[in-house]
Amino acid sequence: MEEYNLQDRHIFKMEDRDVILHTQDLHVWYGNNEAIKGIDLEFEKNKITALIGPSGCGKSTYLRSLNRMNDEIAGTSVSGKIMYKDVDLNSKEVDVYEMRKRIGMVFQQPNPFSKSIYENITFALERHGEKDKQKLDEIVETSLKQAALWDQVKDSLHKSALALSGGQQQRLCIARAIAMKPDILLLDEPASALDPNSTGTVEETLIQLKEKYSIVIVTHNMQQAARISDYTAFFYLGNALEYDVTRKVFTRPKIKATEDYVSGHFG
Ligand SMILES: Nc1ncnc2c1ncn2[C@@H]1O[C@H](COP(=O)(O)OP(=O)(O)OP(=O)(O)O)[C@@H](O)[C@H]1O
Repeated sequence: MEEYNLQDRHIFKMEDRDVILHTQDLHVWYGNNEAIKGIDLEFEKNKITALIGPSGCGKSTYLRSLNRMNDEIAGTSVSGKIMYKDVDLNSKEVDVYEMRKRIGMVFQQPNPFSKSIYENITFALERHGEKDKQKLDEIVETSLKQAALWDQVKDSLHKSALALSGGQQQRLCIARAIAMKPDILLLDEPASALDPNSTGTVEETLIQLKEKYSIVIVTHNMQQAARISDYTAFFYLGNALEYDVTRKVFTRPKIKATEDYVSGHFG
């Protein structure tokens, strides 16, 4: 096993990867509490990357920083770079509203608007200026199909989204995110509030979605990370200590803390 030092800067290089997003020496503070202590990670296009690690180690904070969601939390400060197609997203010039069309997010609790299924998908599009009814209809259909929900809701598009099951609501939230045609989808434990059946459907949906999108997912569920992700990063105390192909992280971890975590000995 390799030795590690929490103070070291861990830079992981994997060859021949088409990187769509990466962070350089990213730090995040909540007031004086440094939740992210200098993280360098690269995310490959059209792959699923899982962020795992014990509670409170900074996974959600790091994920939220990737599309500047931490801006919404008072007292938060961020340093370092978040590079997306040669643009540093952590720069004042970035139009955060536009950027979030490219980098969408789905949260732990399904949070559809109290509107119809159809309007949940068209709401943001209309706010962005899309008025063509035929175009909106097409986007609703395509997004729901990609989120594996179309067959179940195609005859009730104008019924309330709140009448859907939890798993269906979460797939609607995924459809809502992909309707904006993002490049990257960030998901924070998207299946943790769901029953095993709905979890399975959401996982299948994500595996299909990676053909079109690059996905970063926080999960506490080790089996889920092993089932769906191509790469896994192990977070510990605000650092990313290990990052590799998922199979290697689970079967041949380099670091004792990773081994303990993936084998269920702590966290
Ligand atoms: N909104 C916030 N305000 C202040 N501190 C926060 C906030 N969110 C997280 N923190 C702190 O940042 C640290 C990292 O928390 P974070 O939620 O990112 O960890 P996590 O690994 O996602 O945890 P979990 O697996 O339990 O969701 C913790 O010390 C937490 O208390």
